[in-house]
Amino acid sequence: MTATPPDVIRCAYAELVVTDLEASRTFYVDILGLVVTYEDDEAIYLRAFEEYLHHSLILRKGDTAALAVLAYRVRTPADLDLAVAYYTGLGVRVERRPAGATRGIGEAVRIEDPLGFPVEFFHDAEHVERFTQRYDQHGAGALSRLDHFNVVTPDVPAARSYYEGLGFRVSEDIQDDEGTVYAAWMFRKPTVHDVALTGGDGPRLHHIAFASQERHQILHVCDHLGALRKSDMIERGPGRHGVSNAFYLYVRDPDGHRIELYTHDYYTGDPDNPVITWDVHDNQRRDWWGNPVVPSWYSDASPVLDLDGKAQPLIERSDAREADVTIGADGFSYTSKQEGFKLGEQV
Ligand SMILES: O=S(=O)(O)c1ccc(O)c(O)c1
Ligand SMILES: [Ca+2]
Ligand SMILES: [Fe+2]
Repeated sequence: MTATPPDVIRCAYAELVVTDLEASRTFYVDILGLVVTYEDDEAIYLRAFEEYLHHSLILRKGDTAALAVLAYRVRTPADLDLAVAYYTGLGVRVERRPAGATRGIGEAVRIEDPLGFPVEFFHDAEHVERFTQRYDQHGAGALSRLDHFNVVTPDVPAARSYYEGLGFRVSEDIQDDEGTVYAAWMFRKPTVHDVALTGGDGPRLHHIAFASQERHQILHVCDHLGALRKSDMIERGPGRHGVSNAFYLYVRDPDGHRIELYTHDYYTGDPDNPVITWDVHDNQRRDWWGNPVVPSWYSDASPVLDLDGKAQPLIERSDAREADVTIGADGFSYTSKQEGFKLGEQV
C-alpha cells in the first residue's frame, strides 16, 4: 500500500548560494525591489510584497553559485510525519530539521528527492508584515509573490509521475508527434504551475519565478536595467508566453541564476481543468508572438546541492532535446514554413 504523501499547498521558498552577497543584494533589492526581512554577513532573507511568511528567497554567501533548497509549504504540521514516512518509503535521504534550523521557518523535513533535488517541506513559519498595500514601499517594478520553480530533469515523464504522486496535476506540456515530452507544467495552487519540468541534463535549477500584478511592473524592471546600463542582465523577453499565457521577462542574477518575472497566467482550480498540449514545432508555444527563445535559455541552468552541500552529479537526457528538434531558436514556425524564417530572425 503506497504511503500517503504530504499535502503540499504551494511552492514557498528557495535558497540560492551566491558568491557576492553585496552584488546580489543590489540586484534582488535595489533592482527587483524585494523586501529584506532579515540580513547578516552570511545571508539575506527576502520576500515579495504580498507575502507574510518570513521569506520566499534566501541568498546565502558561498564559494559556488548553486541551488541549496526548494521548499514547499504543507497544509498542517502533521504533514511532516507523512513526508518522513512517504520519502523513507521511496528510499531517499530524509532529514528532520528543528524549528529555527532555517531562520523564520518552523520544524521541517528536508530530502534529496527522487529527481536529485534538495527539497524541504514545512508548515510553521514566522509571520511578518504583509506589504500588499504599503504602496509607500512599492517601487514601480513591485513583485507580489513567488510563483514557481522550474527544474531541469532528464526524464520528464518520470518526473511528472513523481510529482503526480504528490498530488500535482499537469496544466500544460510540450510534446512531439512521437510522444517525446519536452516540458510539463504542474500545480498544487490553482494557477498554471508551482513547478515546471524542463527536459535536459539534471538535476539543475532552470529558474525561480516571481509574479507581479501587472505587465507594467515587468516593463519597469526592463527600463530600470536600461537606466543602469545593465540591460545585459536581460536574457529573454519581455514577451507573452504561449504556455501559461503569462507576460514574462527572464533576467540573470550576478551569479547567472535565472529569475523570471511573470504575470497574468490563469486559474486552474477546477477538477476538470483542461490540459493543454503544445507541439514542439509550434513556435508560438514559448512565445505567443513567435519571438525566438535564445539558445542560453535552453542550455544554461544552476547546479543543485545535496543535503551535505555538495553539487549533485548530472544525469544526461537521453530523449531528444528541444533546441535540437526546433530549427534555429524558434524563428521557424508553422506560419513561416514557406519563407523559411520569420522576418525578425535573420541570424
Ligand atoms: O516558454 S514557455 O511559454 O514554455 C513558459 C511558460 C511558463 C513559464 O513559467 C516559463 O518559464 C516558460
Ligand atoms: Ca526552433
Ligand atoms: Fe517560468
